[in-house]
Amino acid sequence: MWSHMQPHLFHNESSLVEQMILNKKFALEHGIPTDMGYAVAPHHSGVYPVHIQLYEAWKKVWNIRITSTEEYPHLKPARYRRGFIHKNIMVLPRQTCGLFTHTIFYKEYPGGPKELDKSIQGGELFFTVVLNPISIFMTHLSNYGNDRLGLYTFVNLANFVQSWTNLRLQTLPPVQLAHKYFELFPDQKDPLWQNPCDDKRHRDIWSKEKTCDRLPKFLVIGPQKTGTTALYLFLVMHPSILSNSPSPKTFEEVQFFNRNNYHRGIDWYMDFFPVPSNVTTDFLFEKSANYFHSEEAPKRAASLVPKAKIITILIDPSDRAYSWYQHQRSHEDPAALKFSFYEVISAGPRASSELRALQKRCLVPGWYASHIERWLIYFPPFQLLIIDGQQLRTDPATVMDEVQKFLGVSPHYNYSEALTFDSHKGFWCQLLEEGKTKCLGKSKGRKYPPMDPESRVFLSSYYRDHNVELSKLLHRLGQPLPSWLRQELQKVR
Ligand SMILES: Nc1ncnc2c1ncn2[C@@H]1O[C@H](COP(=O)(O)OS(=O)(=O)O)[C@@H](OP(=O)(O)O)[C@H]1O
Repeated sequence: MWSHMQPHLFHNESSLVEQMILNKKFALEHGIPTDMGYAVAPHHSGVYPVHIQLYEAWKKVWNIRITSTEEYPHLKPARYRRGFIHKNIMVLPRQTCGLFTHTIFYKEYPGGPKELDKSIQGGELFFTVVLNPISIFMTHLSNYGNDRLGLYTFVNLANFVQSWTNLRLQTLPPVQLAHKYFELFPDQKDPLWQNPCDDKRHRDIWSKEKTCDRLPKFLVIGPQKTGTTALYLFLVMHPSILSNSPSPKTFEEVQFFNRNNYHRGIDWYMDFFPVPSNVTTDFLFEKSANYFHSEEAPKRAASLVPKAKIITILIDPSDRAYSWYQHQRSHEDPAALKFSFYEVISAGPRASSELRALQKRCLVPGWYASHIERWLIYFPPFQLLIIDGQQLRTDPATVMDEVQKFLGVSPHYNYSEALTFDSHKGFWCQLLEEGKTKCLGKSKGRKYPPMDPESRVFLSSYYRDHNVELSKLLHRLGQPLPSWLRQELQKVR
């Protein structure tokens, strides 16, 4: 669209904008239409892997709403090519038609003209149209001059398809076509980011000023209220382990894989991590306690950081639910202030939507087996560590030894010397110089009355089947059962 320059070579968005403005001026002066809403980047550069500067510049100068690429998720196999929407730009999958960048003469077609005719008459091009409800091709202008191979190919292809199939062929302008595409394939709207360095073709069009190693080596996925912040504090004490920088909104948690932050793209995510060459270690990690029960997080995480190790912490789901309810009350959640814990957990289908919503958020993360099974669809068991949260609370040094072994991090850090039990806080804390301690803030290890017996009985029964499933899963994984789970299972007998 602007000469044949590759946008990923422009780190600076404003220099990209400048170039595009020059092009636009040229187009306007020569009466070339500028309101197509559609553009193609040279060599797919900047479209996928996403170079965010291109998306922004395209929108500013050309009001681009549609583009296409052959690179998402990969060039091959062609039948797996998908579309996605990013920053309101719809990216459609493009097919290959066999006519290349330079002018091609019929007689000089690679392998001889028969190859092109074969492809049209029942070969690859024919099947591309037959197998894809929507096919998008790109040919170069030079193939409409000289031998006019562009015209030759598509006119013959359309004739052949119409003679030999019952398909009705139709064309649509780009914007309508894109809407039609995502109407047919709504599940493709959400992108699935991958590591840009895992595929050579992607790496070649990834900005040299960006790296691929500002990504976590492991994730602490939650669930909430199981001791994830304590684990976070202990991990960052390790000389070889580094966390992300804090988020202004969600503090130490980035919350990238579970919700809408994911749509900000991987540049946004990577900005939370140091460039490994500027720091002494590349053992980066992130903890976001909502990843555990998220429908999307396992798939998204496996796509971007497939080798990452995953750490989860489990406590009795009834205690977790109660701690979460107390957390909501202290954050002045109106529904949690209005209803008692028992009212929240026992609300029936006719309860108000406010109460039902709170109930769901309170109880669903405790369906441990279902959530872990979802992570295991995407990550092999040896990449997953399940920590007993009760043990983390009472004997953190032993747990941290297990964590270090699992991560394979060195040097070994002696937590029995670095942690101390703070009787005032009632929890284990970091031991500082001169016997001082650094404990977690007031919001971790809150003071609240014990759970009422009625709620305890209700939750024990509510989580019974989930706990049985968890015991089977842990057995399958060859993992010991935490003591709370053994106690709960005894109630079943
Ligand atoms: N060492 C240490 N210090 C403080 N708190 C500790 C510690 N170890 C475990 N716990 C338990 O952690 C509970 C909070 O869990 P999370 O940090 O996962 O909560 S959050 O989801 O990040 O809000 C918190 O829950 P509450 O007691 O309900 O506040 C604690 O019981």
